[in-house]
Amino acid sequence: MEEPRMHGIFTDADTGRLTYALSLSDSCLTVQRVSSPPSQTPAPEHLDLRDCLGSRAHRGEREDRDAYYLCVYFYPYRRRWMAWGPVRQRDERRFRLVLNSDDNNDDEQEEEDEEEDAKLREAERWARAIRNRPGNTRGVLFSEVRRACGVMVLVNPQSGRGQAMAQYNGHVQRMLTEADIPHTLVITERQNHARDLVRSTDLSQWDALIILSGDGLLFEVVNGLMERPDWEKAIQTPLGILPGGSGNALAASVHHYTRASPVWGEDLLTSCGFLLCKGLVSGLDLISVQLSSGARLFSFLSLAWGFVADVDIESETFRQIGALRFILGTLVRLASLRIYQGKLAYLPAGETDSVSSTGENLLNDHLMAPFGQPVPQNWTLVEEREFVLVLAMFQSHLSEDLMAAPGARADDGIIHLFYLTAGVSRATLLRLFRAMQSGTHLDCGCAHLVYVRAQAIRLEPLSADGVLTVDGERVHYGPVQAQVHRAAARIIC
Ligand SMILES: Nc1ncnc2c1ncn2[C@@H]1O[C@H](COP(=O)(O)OP(=O)(O)OP(=O)(O)O)[C@@H](O)[C@H]1O
Repeated sequence: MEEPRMHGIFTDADTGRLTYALSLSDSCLTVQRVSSPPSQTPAPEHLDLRDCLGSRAHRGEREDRDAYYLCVYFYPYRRRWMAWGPVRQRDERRFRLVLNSDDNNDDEQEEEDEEEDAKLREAERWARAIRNRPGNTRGVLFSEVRRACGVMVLVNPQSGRGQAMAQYNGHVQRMLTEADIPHTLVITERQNHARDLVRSTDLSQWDALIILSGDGLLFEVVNGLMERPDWEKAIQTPLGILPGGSGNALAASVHHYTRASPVWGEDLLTSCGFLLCKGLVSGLDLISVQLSSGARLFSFLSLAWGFVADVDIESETFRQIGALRFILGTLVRLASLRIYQGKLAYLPAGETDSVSSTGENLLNDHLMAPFGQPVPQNWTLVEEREFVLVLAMFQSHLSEDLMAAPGARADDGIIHLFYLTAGVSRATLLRLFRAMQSGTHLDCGCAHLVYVRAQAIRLEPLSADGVLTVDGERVHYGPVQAQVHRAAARIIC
């Protein structure tokens, strides 16, 4: 058992009738109800400080101005009815400070002032000690890598079912305040607003850029940062994602990397908000995507052709039903299943050293040959030419409830390439998508489904028309190739 660093006597905040002895160690806040007779004393409660977002001290209002309070904000995992597993739930603890005054001061007013000062100092000392406990986190904090000047929160009010602003007002603003993270809200007004903004903003003003939207807005932000003359520095700005869209694939991936049970909707928002406020920064792979139009994009999520790309784009008309849009879109597309002709090649992972991409490396797609030239000799050519889908995953999730690459990590430096060859039945395809909800599609024993780990891929569609998506956004249709740049960006996760 750890030695407590602080002890104090408080009462409950509402009635002041219950007395509590609080003790604070490096890892836990212990709350012991003090009652008489002592035989009726309940067991102490040990509140794990790893679940604590923040703490603040404040004075009571109006007739309660003599009182000083300590508020501590916890988000522990708790079981909830109908949930798959435990989910993070807010648990605010408020205590009223009890301080014994010494009564040897003759001047009453002076005595009162001193006592109030002492109470405030004591409440603030507790709040500070909880906030700044040693070993608060392991790893790099975004406030440590940059100046502590606050974060920009970009919200797309049109994303998903148009609920992002309500999510900001209902949850995000409160969590950032509880964690004492100053922030500025930017509501995007149009497509490419965020892209233009991050291309020109003074990034030294921001500790991190937070995106409360779908993956499309983060795609804009990443590409906007990469279009800056100072892209090498700009892309090091920590990025945060909060699920406000309909797919929310990166948010679901970030949650999955914590190894917690899967969550959706508001529970996913709370989980991602918690991780964001904790502020641990990790590398995020960026995938350089070259299109036949000559354009070069930077992707963090997926590249899709065939069934998945068609569903993604066609289901946009069902945006109002949120994540269910993909299920409905899948059923619609199953009814008119198509075969897509094309050539696929890839460079298997491990063929060359996967270097961390900082500085010069990022500009250099050294693994790929120019379009028009054959792929390098160490690449593998896929024999089949008829596909139902080709899906390159860079994170674990394709959407909130589709875990396409369960083994993927934010900075594993790997393209998780899946392809499904022609001949698969509708029933099997449906079974694969159902299994993908729990990430078990590779265990279905489907001979048409192939999974390889790659560093680079090239796809040359031969069918005249079709859809190609990068991070869920439709891009120019035609030959495409991509190479991973390990941990080229940074994500708070
Ligand atoms: N105010 C706005 N009005 C219209 N479109 C916007 C606005 N702000 C951003 N956009 C565009 O909306 C597109 C979709 O946004 P986003 O991906 O964030 O939401 P989504 O498509 O609902 O979510 P998901 O990608 O998870 O399915 C983006 O391409 C973005 O450029």
